[in-house]
Amino acid sequence: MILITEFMDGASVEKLKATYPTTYDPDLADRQSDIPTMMTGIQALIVRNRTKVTEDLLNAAPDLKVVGRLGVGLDNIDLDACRARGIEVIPATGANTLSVAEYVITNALILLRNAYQAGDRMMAGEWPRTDCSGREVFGRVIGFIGFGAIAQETARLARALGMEVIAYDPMLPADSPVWDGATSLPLENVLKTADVISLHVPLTPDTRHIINAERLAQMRSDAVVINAARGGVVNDAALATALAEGQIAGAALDVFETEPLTQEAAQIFDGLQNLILTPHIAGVTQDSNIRVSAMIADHVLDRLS
Ligand SMILES: O=C(O)[C@H](O)COP(=O)(O)O
Repeated sequence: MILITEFMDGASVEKLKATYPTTYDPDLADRQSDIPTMMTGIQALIVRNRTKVTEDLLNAAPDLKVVGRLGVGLDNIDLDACRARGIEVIPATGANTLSVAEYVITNALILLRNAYQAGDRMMAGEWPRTDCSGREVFGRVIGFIGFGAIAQETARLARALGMEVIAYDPMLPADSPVWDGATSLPLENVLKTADVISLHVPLTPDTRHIINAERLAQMRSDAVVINAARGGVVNDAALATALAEGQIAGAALDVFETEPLTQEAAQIFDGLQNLILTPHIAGVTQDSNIRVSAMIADHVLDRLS
């Protein structure tokens, strides 16, 4: 039996249903405490990022063989507990790479251009041409913190637009071919050089608040920051202060320490200019949903057979 706790493309759900009894309840992640009560007999659990696959949940799942993750971030899954029980965890590696890369490039263009949020002022009768004459990305520097597959794809698009690519990634050897067309630098040098700084690290104890007040202060005053990685990688309160005080010129945030972002938590961003907020959709497009769902359905069927 298969249990799916968050949204998945319909064709892939039907494919699973054709082979195994499958419960598809895309709102189940909002009723987390119900999930353990449903786990007896479940061999495959399919989740996105909101379902917490904890040790307690696994203890209630004696038949579980595989967890399919409709995405790539694994911080909502207790990987050690899965490993200890021989439960395989399958991420949709590669299937949403392009969605995130396009999200980052779009925000780089919008934030540097600084023109697309003029609608309210224009509706109020203003014609703010000077305020809206922003910058081109051509010839400017994009700096990646973490240079895995998603950052590398973003770099490919950035180079096509004439941007220079620099990155900090201590996990990659200096002679790795990924450095063709990108310059490897210490974190501090990326922070002080880049016009656009984009985060591409998982959330771990080492990367938590890797962008904090001290590191924001090292950035150029005309730099913009994009976080489509994980909430908590950036200290959002420090970022809001840096924006308010003009230490940096703009930011796009797709991920937050607590998701969904509550109205109360969002107050730190109230009134800030050149700030784009999106609800954790960098990796989610109609196209990537089809790819991610098909990949996980196929892997889960393969594993169960
Ligand atoms: O980890 C990911 O791939 C992204 O966060 C998207 O995941 P989601 O589809 O679960 O939102």
